[in-house]
Amino acid sequence: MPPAASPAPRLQVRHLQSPLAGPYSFTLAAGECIAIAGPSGSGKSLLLRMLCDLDPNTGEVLLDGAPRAGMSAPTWRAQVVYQPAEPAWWLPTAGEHFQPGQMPRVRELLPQLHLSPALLEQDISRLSTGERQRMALIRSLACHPKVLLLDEPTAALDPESVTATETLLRQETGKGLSLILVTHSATQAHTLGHRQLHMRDRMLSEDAA
Ligand SMILES: Nc1ncnc2c1ncn2[C@@H]1O[C@H](COP(=O)(O)OP(=O)(O)OP(=O)(O)O)[C@@H](O)[C@H]1O
Repeated sequence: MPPAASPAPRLQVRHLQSPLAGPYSFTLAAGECIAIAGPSGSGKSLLLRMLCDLDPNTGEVLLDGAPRAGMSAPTWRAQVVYQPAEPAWWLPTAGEHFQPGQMPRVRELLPQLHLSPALLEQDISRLSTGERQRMALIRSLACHPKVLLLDEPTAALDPESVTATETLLRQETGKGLSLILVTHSATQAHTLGHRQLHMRDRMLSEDAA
């Protein structure tokens, strides 16, 4: 019997570029976390936006071996979820952003991030910045993504909430979620990242900061 073919990486990025940034080529395995650090303005968010296909780009991105080019944007973005540093809310309350079928997952995640279920019913503008940031992570995870692109998900959080968020993210990668995490925290990059990449002048390298 020939050995079983190894599965395709969760994400394959080949020569991804735009007039503003790149080219970038790397792979991300299932359950792997790549942490990306780098100075402000170096191009980290541009990379995440290209991966999610929000900005015009060329090159190739494959998910479990399937080219992004063969999928509709909604199909791609349901599996490769991008959470910007300042997530948008378009309905009056956080709860209205969830589908009924997502609620069991939401109710499971809320206590893990030290959030009261009552916050689902409050006007979103009355939530603190840190509460909104944690609620945004719940919104991202409730979509059951295969790949989550997180842009500074703990920037507004106190140390306890940072720990809770990191614990949750480690739990999710342990269950197979693949993560690209942009963070300014070297500690977080080493705590969560299986690999640490560095962005400088819109160039990505494996070497340490
Ligand atoms: N649509 C655009 N057109 C032109 N320049 C842009 C555009 N979007 C971003 N830039 C510029 O590209 C550079 C990289 O931006 P990016 O948002 O990726 O930085 P970043 O590394 O995520 O920074 P930060 O850590 O501050 O979030 C910045 O100088 C930014 O002003």
